[in-house]
Amino acid sequence: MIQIEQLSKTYQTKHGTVKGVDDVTLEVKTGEIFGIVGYSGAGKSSLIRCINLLERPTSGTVKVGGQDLTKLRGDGLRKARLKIGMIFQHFYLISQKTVAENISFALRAAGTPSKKIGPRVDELLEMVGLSDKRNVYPAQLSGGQKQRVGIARALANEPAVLLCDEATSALDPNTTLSILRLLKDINRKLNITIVLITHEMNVVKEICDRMAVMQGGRVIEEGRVYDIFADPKTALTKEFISSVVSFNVPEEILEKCDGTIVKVLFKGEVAGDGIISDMLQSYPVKGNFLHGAIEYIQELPLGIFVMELKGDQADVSQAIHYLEQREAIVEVMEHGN
Ligand SMILES: Nc1ncnc2c1ncn2[C@@H]1O[C@H](COP(=O)(O)OP(=O)(O)OP(=O)(O)O)[C@@H](O)[C@H]1O
Repeated sequence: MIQIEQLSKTYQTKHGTVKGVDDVTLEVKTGEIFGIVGYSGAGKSSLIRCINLLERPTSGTVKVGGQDLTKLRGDGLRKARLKIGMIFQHFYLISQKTVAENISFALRAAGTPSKKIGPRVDELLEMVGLSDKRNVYPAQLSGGQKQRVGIARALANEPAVLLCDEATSALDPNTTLSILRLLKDINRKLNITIVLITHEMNVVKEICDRMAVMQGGRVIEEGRVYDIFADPKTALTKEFISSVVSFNVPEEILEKCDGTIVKVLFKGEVAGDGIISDMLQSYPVKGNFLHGAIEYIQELPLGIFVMELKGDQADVSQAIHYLEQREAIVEVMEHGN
């Protein structure tokens, strides 16, 4: 649905050329929620703004629904953009207009006939849960309500794609959750493709199907959110994951351990603790649990255990091998003495 190919965006500044996006190739499928995560300066905004050509790429192509937007200009581009809605961190509502007027503004701009505007605004307000705020001004709304107006406005012209630029970064955790649930609801009901950029991994964990990690303008890792949480490849991705899923065992506890410390992950419905007890019965090793949790990512369980395994090194190695054969992902964090 969205095909980004060899896309680069460079900026000319008085200090020289800055690469915002550096040779990115990505595909976002129809109807999925795709998250792009990275620290400040990674190139997320530049990339998302190239998707609707708010920024014109320096090179490369962006196809939405098979149409290469980089080939369009003027009216053609304006029409194509109507099929791509966008919401922003700071909402950008018009303060002198009521909630209904903010939404109808988008409909008018797209040439919607007057008699269709009222009913469509009502429909959109109901969708975002703001029917009772029709005639109030943005200043009278909370941050979460403002973003709901932003979402209604972005959906006004029935876009196929919704771009979310740090849409929850100005909101508190509870409001963030309610906006993310609304986005997921809209995605499922309308089959709209959502691309969101964020520096918060919990946002990705909450609603995204697939994700990419950006650093220095490049995509350094991409895949299913669940798979990336289970088996991250790069140090940066691991860092992002550790901000929402902790495998940390206090240093004082680790210092008391003289066995081999292993992190064990079980994907999906596999009952991790059952496999571990099978292992302990089958091999002459002792196991101490130091940390254990079942995380749910997109409603799929991911079992995470940190254990100390004690025994003869050869037996410990065999026990680890047994876990791997039972489809666990095992990482040795510290070898025993
Ligand atoms: N208009 C611009 N002019 C010059 N340099 C820019 C411009 N926009 C972005 N950059 C540079 O491009 C790089 C990527 O910036 P970008 O804003 O895309 O990153 P980001 O991941 O979205 O970060 P943030 O969350 O802080 O916006 C940075 O080095 C930034 O300084």
